[in-house]
Amino acid sequence: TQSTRPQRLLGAVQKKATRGNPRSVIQTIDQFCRQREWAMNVGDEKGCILDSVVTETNPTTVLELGTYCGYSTVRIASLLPPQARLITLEFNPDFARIARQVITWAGVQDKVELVEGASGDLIPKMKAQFGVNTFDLVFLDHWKDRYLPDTKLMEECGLLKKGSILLADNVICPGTPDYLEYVRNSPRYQSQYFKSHLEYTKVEDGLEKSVFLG
Ligand SMILES: Nc1ncnc2c1ncn2CCOCCNC(=O)c1cc(-c2ccc(F)cc2)cc(O)c1O
Ligand SMILES: [Mg+2]
Repeated sequence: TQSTRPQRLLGAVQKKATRGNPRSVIQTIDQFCRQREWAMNVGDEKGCILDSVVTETNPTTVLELGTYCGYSTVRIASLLPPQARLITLEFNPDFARIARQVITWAGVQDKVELVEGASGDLIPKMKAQFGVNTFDLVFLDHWKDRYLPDTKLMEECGLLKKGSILLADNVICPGTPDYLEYVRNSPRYQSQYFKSHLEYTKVEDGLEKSVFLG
């Protein structure tokens, strides 16, 4: 039977990346996506912006919406202090299965909790079921039409505190116009656009960083 792109990406990681070395896993995936097959990882250019936001936030509790193969999960987890934890939500069980293996290969599994399910169903369970108080950082990288409803849901569930950071991928391509309009015009957010490119291409894309003001 035919392999899938995520399976081929995992194969490249297990063949070429050093076990326990997150940087080599990231490097291997970027090389695979440039030389073999494009895949919807945040990529190395936007990934550097992600890294800088993570390090300057120095978060204890991070939420990632949309795991895919675990590329940004590994990028974020590798920068977290020892006690910090990252909860990542993935809807697609096939993607989740691959991501778990990428995360373990990189050696960051102790900092990561991958939960399968739809963000809209899981976000309301974060406090009771996952023992979360508030998130210091949220990386939005799932269905582009879920960014806005899920942000409102996180507000309603009291999962954001003054200073919580939302970092959203793909605000230009594929685009999240309703989300952008909201965070850029709401008095409850201070927003900043980081211009970049769609992963592994010359197409414009960018990350929107929004600080929740409470
Ligand atoms: N837990 C959850 N709850 C709800 N929904 C969930 C979920 N977990 C996953 N999903 C849904 C799907 O997640 C993947 C979303 N990501 C993208 O679609 C994406 C697409 C492109 C792209 C594609 C083609 C082009 F031509 C140009 C750009 C680039 C990117 O960087 C992308 O991130
Ligand atoms: Mg993306």
